[in-house]
Parts: sequence; structure tokens; C-alpha cells
Amino acid sequence: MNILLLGYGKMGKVIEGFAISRGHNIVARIDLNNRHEFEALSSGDVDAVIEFSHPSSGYSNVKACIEKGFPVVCGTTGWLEHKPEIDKLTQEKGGAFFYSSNYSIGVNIFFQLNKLLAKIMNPHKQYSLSTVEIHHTEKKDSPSGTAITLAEGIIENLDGRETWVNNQIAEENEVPIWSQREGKVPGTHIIKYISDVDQIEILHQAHSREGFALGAVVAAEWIAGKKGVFSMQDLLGEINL
Ligand SMILES: NC(=O)C1=CN([C@@H]2O[C@H](COP(=O)(O)OP(=O)(O)OC[C@H]3O[C@@H](n4cnc5c(N)ncnc54)[C@H](OP(=O)(O)O)[C@@H]3O)[C@@H](O)[C@H]2O)C=CC1
Ligand SMILES: O=C(O)C1=N[C@H](C(=O)O)C[C@H](O)C1
Repeated sequence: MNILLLGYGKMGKVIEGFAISRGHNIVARIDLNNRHEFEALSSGDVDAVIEFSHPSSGYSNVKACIEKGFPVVCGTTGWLEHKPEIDKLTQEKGGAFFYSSNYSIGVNIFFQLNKLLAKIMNPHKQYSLSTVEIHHTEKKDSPSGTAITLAEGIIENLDGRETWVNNQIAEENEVPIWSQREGKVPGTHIIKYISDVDQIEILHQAHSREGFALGAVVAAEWIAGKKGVFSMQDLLGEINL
């Protein structure tokens, strides 16, 4: 496949390694310095774009891809208030758009565990909820996209929670997300339920960026030739990562 990398930072570089090792050709590596190379490409040149850039450019990058007829796999976080517009544009243009706040198989298992645990905790009001996300100090957005997806999974399943707040302390109807920035941590997410007598905790800790990157390349392979708006739920069950 001909893959275009839109955003060539920490993630773009790890994605490149997996794409090449799986036999793909990298059409171009676009960052802020060479946007003209993106403008020059047309739909025949690109089978899929993998977009990992910056919270401020995720929306405009994905929009430009859909308008050019490029299938796009996006991992950029921090722009999701605009996702409904992109979903609509994708349908109107007959395009293909794949989004996940986290492409690792482990985190997607963790998303399911989190929902199940929230449902189980409903009758047990003596437990107070806290959530923590820890990332490297270069991370641009807070809270992490993954922490927001986890909070949404809790809101769907734990009675009385209506919204999330990016704070250690929360109202009863809120899910607290405590963001910590430390060294080079690739990504750690913790969900805790604490009572006076004990504590239940689930944790996902990425050891590197490789799980995110491999998932994004597999999503690009999967989206080629498809039309519509997709997520990891569409892909899981069909593949072995
Ligand atoms: N969904 C997932 O599984 C994961 C998502 N992410 C998300 O991916 C994003 C990128 O992360 P990461 O690679 O660590 O970040 P980096 O800061 O290391 O890299 C970002 C890259 O994007 C480039 N860039 C900035 N603006 C634009 C633009 N308008 N067009 C094209 N490229 C641009 C930057 O260029 P320059 O250097 O010139 O500024 C840089 O090369 C973040 O939002 C992060 O949260 C990260 C890991 C996993
Ligand atoms: O910026 C990062 O590094 C990461 N971002 C994603 C997020 O915001 O959830 C995924 C992963 O945790 C790493």
C-alpha cells in the first residue's frame, strides 16, 4: 500500500518502521515544513493517510484528506469536539475515516474491562471513583484522549455520573481525571474504586509507542477500499494483533 504520514514526530517515526516492515511504501512524510508536498498529491497517489500530528491541526488535516478523497486513519487527540463535522463530511463525500483515541490492542481490551467494572460497581456506593493518566512531559493535551474515552465508558455504565472533569477532585456526578506529566512515560491509565476497607484498581501501562503504532498501521490496511466512519470496535474481532 501507498501510505502517507501526516505528522512525522514521535508517533509518525514509529509508524513508519511498522509500515515498512509490513511491506508498505511511504509516499511522503508531512510535517509543518513541507505542507506543499501534501497539496501536490491526489487520490491516485495514496491508499491511506495515517495522521498523528497536533491537537490544533487534527481537524484541518483530516478535513483536507477527506476533501482530497484520501482514506484517513487519525490518532491525533484533543480536537474531538469537531468529530461530528468530519463524520458528516465523510458520509457526504463517500470517503473513509477511522478514529481511535488509542490504537493499542491492550488499551482496547482495557476499555471493555473499564465498562464492565463500572457496571459491576453500581450497587456498591461505598466506593469512591478516581482516575489517573500519566504521560511524558512533551504531551500537548490534557487530559489524554484515552482518559476521556475511559471516562465516557464510566459515564455510560455507572449510574449518576454525567460528565468528566480534569481535576483530582470532582462533584458526585463527575468522573475525575487526574493528569500527571512525568519524564518519558509513553502512557499509563489507572481506574480506582476506593472504600474505607479496600481498593479495586485496573491499570494499563504502555511499555513503548509500538502498540499504538502497529494498531494504526493495521487500521490503515483494514480501511483501504472501504467507505464510511470506523473505530477500533469495527476492526476488533476481525484481526489478530
Ligand atoms: N491514538 C493513539 O493511539 C495515539 C495518539 N497519539 C496522539 O498523536 C498526536 C501526535 O503525538 P506525537 O507523535 O507524540 O507528537 P509529536 O509532537 O512528537 O509529533 C507531532 C508531529 O506533527 C507535526 N505537525 C504539527 N502540526 C502539523 C500540521 N499542521 N500538519 C502536519 N504535521 C504537523 C509536528 O511537526 P513539527 O515537529 O514541525 O512541529 C510533529 O512532527 C498527539 O495528539 C497524541 O496525543 C499519540 C500516541 C498514540
Ligand atoms: O500523546 C501521547 O503520547 C499519547 N496520546 C494518546 C492519548 O492522548 O490518549 C494515546 C497514548 O496514551 C499516548
